[in-house]
Amino acid sequence: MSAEISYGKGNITLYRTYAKPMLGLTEIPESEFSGRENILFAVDVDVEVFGNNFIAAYTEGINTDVVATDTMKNFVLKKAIAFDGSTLEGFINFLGQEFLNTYPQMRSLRVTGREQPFAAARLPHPNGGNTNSEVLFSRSRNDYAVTVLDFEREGNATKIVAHSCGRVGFQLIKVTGSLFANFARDEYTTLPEMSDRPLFIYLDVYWKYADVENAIASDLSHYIPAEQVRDFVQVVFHEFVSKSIQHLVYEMGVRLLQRFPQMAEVSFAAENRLWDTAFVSDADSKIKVYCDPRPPYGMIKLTLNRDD
Ligand SMILES: O=c1[nH]c(=O)c2[nH]c(=O)[nH]c2[nH]1
Repeated sequence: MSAEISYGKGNITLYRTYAKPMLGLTEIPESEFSGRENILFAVDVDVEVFGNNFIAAYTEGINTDVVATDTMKNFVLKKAIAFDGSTLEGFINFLGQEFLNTYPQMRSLRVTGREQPFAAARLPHPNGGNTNSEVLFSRSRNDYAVTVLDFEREGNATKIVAHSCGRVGFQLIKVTGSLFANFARDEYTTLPEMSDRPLFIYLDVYWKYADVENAIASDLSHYIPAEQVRDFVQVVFHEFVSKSIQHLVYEMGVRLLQRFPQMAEVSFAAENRLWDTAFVSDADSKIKVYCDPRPPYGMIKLTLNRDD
């Protein structure tokens, strides 16, 4: 018999106020995003511990090498006070290093962070225009940043041995300017050719750095902010007339690798949620009513690496 084990805490939600502002990013033409005040830094953390030293907890109920998951939760919440960085990746790296430095029982570790997005309320500015509230925030149900870092010990040091960064949970609808035609047809095919379709997709985007140091360094000049990636994929979707979702994500991937030289790999998980056309106006065929499609949905995945 052989066993593979891990344990940890999931869904450690925390809301840290007045984290360090995110400054010093490299701006890109496709995005207005140039930083974040971090008045509210809200994250949902998972911690997963690996190793065979706590196998006795499973086989014999001996818990001497088990750090209680409740302790892990308290550790994360307390360390969120000490965190002096400004990015999700920086925070997850800080937690991973601190766990391994504190608990010799932990051989290796995976720490996952999901941003809990909150948008500053917009207020009328006394001098005209609008400005962000510095005290009031609204929870967003929109797409958000994610990071997964795997840590191992190397002598007395700790090392990131795998990483993934991302922006997930997009739900994007382009009402016109997408095609799906000339696909293989046989006796099972009922789908009509679509020279224009309302393309509604769910989308998750992930990337890896050539040098993970750029994800966690306090110098943010080579950091890839998930907000810039969000704006970038939206620009591509807006302007690119895709022949399929496969075609669309490939275009997004090629352009992302061009835009961010520090990005070594980009991947996509898309779902085809194309709306059904319920009714078309007699007066103007541009005016339509759509409804949600029945399940199931199409799944499209792509991972792109640089050749060099
Ligand atoms: O973009 C698409 N790709 C497909 O592979 C596919 N298959 C399908 O039925 N509709 C679509 N749309």
